[in-house]
Amino acid sequence: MGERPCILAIDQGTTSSRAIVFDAGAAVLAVAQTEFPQHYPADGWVEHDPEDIWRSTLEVSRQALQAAEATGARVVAIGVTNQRETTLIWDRQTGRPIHNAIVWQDRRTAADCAALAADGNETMVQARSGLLLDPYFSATKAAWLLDHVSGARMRAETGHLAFGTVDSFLLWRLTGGRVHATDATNASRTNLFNIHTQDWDPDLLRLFRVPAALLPEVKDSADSFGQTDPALFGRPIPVLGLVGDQQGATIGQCCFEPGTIKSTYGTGCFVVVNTGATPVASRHRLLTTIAYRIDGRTDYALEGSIFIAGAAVQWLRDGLGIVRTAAETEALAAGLPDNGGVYMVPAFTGLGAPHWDAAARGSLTGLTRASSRAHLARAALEASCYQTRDLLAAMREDGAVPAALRVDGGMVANGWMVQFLADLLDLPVDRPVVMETTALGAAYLAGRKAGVYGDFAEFTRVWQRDRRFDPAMPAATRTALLAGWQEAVKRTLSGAPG
Ligand SMILES: Nc1ncnc2c1ncn2[C@@H]1O[C@H](COP(=O)(O)OP(=O)(O)O)[C@@H](O)[C@H]1O
Ligand SMILES: O=P(O)(O)OC[C@H](O)CO
Repeated sequence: MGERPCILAIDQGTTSSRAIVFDAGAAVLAVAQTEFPQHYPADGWVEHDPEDIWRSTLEVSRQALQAAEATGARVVAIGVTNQRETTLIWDRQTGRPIHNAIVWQDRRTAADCAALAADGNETMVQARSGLLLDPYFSATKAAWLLDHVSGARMRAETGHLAFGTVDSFLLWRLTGGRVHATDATNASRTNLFNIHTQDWDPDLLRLFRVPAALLPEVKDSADSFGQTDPALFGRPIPVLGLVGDQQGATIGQCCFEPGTIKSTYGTGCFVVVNTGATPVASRHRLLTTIAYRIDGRTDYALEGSIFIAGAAVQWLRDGLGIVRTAAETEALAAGLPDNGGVYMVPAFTGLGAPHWDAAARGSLTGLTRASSRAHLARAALEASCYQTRDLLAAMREDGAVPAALRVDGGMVANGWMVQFLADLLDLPVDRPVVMETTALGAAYLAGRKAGVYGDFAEFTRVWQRDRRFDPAMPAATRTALLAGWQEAVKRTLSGAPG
């Protein structure tokens, strides 16, 4: 056909929907992005309107596709990557969701999780799903919907309703309601999927009271997920990749070898280390998760999830109004000789790994009359680094031996933060040229299935480093900073059973 084949990657994130078209050399041809509203109906609750998710996704996909094709390229396949765990249930007949999506950050099921843990279920849940009993994951959110939307449980049991994470919901809409499927990475974030047998687990379904009739088919991450409804893009386009966004970034950062590790700094921060064909059970409450499943082969990962990273910077901007832009925090932090003893523990929605304290709430400590907005900005940036350091310490004790950390996400535009991260970790930190690694991972999966990209080795040759940040901080400074952080965390923990 004479046109250059390219791949449309849809990246449906927590605060925005993005669409990026990559060419056969993995270069970006077109980008479109739009934010959508967040809903906070009660303390600790976070919801998205599913129609906002869908409309924003369709709009950016059309924009990016048209912009890329105007240059003579042709989109031959679509890969989807998404905010994970966020839970939707919709009517199979009408396609209409029965409620807003319950977002991964939402804590409304904390008491349900605590009750299940008190009944001694956590060991079984952890052994089979690789996850913990925490409201972060989808199962208790799905049960909440079935229990609180009138008639939902009955309609679920009779097969009238469908459950899905955001990938499934988008796939359903993209295919005009014809395909109800997910991939193994997204399934591995639900608490319902047995990561060893690679199937929905009947005992977990019973425990969480989720009927099997609700569930999507689980496929490889690079697979045939059906064709888009021709009305959407003017012609049918095959969907050939689905992957959770942190696993997408793991692929986009080419972390294919055991021990390779990436950390993504967006709203939250997610550190993922590839453990190869072996699922590693953490002794430090890290998550055992699926990195990707390709050609029926599963590679696993250990993951540490921090709920608030860039969101702390957003809070400085939108909540406190002490910076106009997120980028301003870089000069503010760099302008101080030290942190002045000020620490922020951004437990706005509880603390994730390795503490898993859903009841903890944020703190600012060490304030004096000399503390300024620069100290708050610096404390917000430092917090992401200390939390990463805590995760890496846990991963090392679980056997990971990282040689360098690959970083991405909106926050790593901040050079001061990345240097502080390298200093604190005492590890080289690599920032790639293509920062859209999440979307690139989804594009790789779809492009590999379409024959546009080759195997891991070939794709790895495409990855390019923008800059390496080498550690330069004296050990004594690092030790003192870490002691200050640990003291601040101790004061923040709720003391509730984790
Ligand atoms: N220069 C910067 N310094 C610090 N934080 C930043 C900077 N630029 C963006 N951020 C933060 O990064 C986040 C956006 O990153 P992004 O990867 O788009 O997030 P997500 O995919 O979770 O929506 C925001 O929370 C924002 O506050
Ligand atoms: O949308 P992001 O980039 O904040 O990622 C959200 C994660 O997938 C939640 O597990």
